[in-house]
Amino acid sequence: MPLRSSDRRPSTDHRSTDRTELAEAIWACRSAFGVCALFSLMINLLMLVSPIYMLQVYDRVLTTGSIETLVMLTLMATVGLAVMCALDTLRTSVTIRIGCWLNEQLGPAYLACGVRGRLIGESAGVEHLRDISQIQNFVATQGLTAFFDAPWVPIFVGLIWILHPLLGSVAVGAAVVLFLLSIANEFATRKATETSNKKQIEATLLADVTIRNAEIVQAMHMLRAMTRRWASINGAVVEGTRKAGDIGGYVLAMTKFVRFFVQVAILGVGAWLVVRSELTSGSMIAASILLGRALAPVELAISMWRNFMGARFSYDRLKTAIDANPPPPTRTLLPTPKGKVEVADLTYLTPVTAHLILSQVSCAVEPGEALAIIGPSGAGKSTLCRLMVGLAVPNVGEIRLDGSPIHHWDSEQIGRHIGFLPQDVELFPGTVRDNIARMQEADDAAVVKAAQLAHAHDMIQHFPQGYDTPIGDGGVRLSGGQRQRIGLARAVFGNPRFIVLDEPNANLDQAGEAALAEAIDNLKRAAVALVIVGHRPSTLSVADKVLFLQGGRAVMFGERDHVLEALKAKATEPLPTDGGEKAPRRLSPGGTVPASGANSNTKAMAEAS
Ligand SMILES: Nc1ncnc2c1ncn2[C@@H]1O[C@H](COP(=O)(O)OP(=O)(O)OP(=O)(O)O)[C@@H](O)[C@H]1O
Repeated sequence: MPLRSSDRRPSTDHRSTDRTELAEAIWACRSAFGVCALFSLMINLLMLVSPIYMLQVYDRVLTTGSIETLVMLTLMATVGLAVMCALDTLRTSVTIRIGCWLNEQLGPAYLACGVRGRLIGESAGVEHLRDISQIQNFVATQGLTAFFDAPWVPIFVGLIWILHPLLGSVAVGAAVVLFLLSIANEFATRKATETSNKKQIEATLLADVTIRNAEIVQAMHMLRAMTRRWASINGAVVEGTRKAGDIGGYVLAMTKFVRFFVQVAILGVGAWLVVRSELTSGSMIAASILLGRALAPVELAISMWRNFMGARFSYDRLKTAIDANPPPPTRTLLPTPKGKVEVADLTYLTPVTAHLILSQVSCAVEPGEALAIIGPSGAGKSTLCRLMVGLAVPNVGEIRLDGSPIHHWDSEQIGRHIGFLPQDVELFPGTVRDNIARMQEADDAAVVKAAQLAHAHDMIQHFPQGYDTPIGDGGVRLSGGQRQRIGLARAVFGNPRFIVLDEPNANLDQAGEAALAEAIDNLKRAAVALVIVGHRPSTLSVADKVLFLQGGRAVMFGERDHVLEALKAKATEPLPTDGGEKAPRRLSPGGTVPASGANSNTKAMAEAS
């Protein structure tokens, strides 16, 4: 079967950002880093303009009295300094661009890995986006510049040594003391900075969840308790920041003292050498200027230490998050599915706790059929839905769409052929139209068609701006039922072949339920395969097959009327005395599997049906 145009891979590889891991993103900046290194080389060479100028003025102009030489030297120095400033400006603009570029690359990569992490139960949140900003700020401000200037420290110190070994020794001593100070700073502040960074994330998450649940917090007077909790975590942040700041402040003060003292010392030693005729006064001044240049990157590195540490923590955290959730492999695109879904002997355990949720569940649904999944609370209905749409991988068994295991499908391709309405419908910030169109560019006709199919068109017409009504923060506040109907329109958008609706009528009134039943009928006529969780009469009336789950096992599966009759019969039987659930039964295709472990819940289901 030929591939539909929607099944073709997009010509621009927009998934490449998804694969750009942290190291790759940084590696991709190598040419920009190269430009920075070249600029740094030229800037540092031009830094020699001032000492050379001083050397020449003191030792040549002052001794010969040649104004011509002075004018020439001054002109050359002016040009050299102007070029140096221009290069410095260019270097700054390159580092700013590297920072912005990293942000643009890492943002999408992180969002993709955050989504993958959340699916396997990780609590990765938006705090990593702050990590990206931290890295960007470090690179864009003077952090990167200090890194490129650092190799010049020994070169400048070497030049001072050439002027006179004693002056060189003073410079080496100063560099060593400043280096030791920076190491002491690292050791003294590392623990406090680490703790502060970790607690900062905790405090941000707690503040975020408190604000998001404003109604619960306000209605049940939880604000004070939540504030107390937040304050105790934030206290650790403040304490860590204060401690690291205090230590950093002492080190910076000592650094400044060393810097000023060394500047005095080099002039003092230089003057002594001049008096002893071992050095010219020009060399003394030149050495003093060279020392300033040599120690500037060291001083900058110490003052940027906290930014560097912050960026390093952010890098490590981001690297762990991105490496832990690599993008799925690219799959060969398969032909557009018809919508034949089979669940074969599926067993599923929770990823971290290995808690058995579903055990040897089998069922199937054909195009144009609706399968209702019923069962008591906690039976595993939602988990089965999540597995069916490929949000988790079964430990044993398989889910096949048109014969191909669901995880053999390219995730982007299959997403277009699947519709999913979860139990808690969340809509995204945007307009009603954006949400129905799955936040993509789409034809008006396709959006309206989906809304009509979901029987949401008339409801949307009553919104202040119809399809263009903004929803979410700052927009119109929708009721649970309205959200559910827009969620249904989103699920049916783009003619998916397989649609899973998890309790689609949970918030619907009678009219809404009737509309839903009609929508399901329309979808069945369009040969869509449907799975619907719920045991309300309106759901069961449109179902062709029923799967009764209990304790994670498929107790019954088959034609709707067979299962419902068996359930009713079971409900009238006395309850089993052994109380335990027996091993799951193999299911007869299309037939009914009698209940083996049904208990009082069966009665409730039967009554509901
Ligand atoms: N990630 C998870 N970690 C641990 N337990 C989980 C996880 N996901 C689901 N469970 C457990 O699996 C069981 C089945 O949950 P599920 O949400 O699938 O039930 P359900 O039949 O849809 O219930 P309800 O009708 O109340 O929505 C529950 O006991 C639930 O606590």
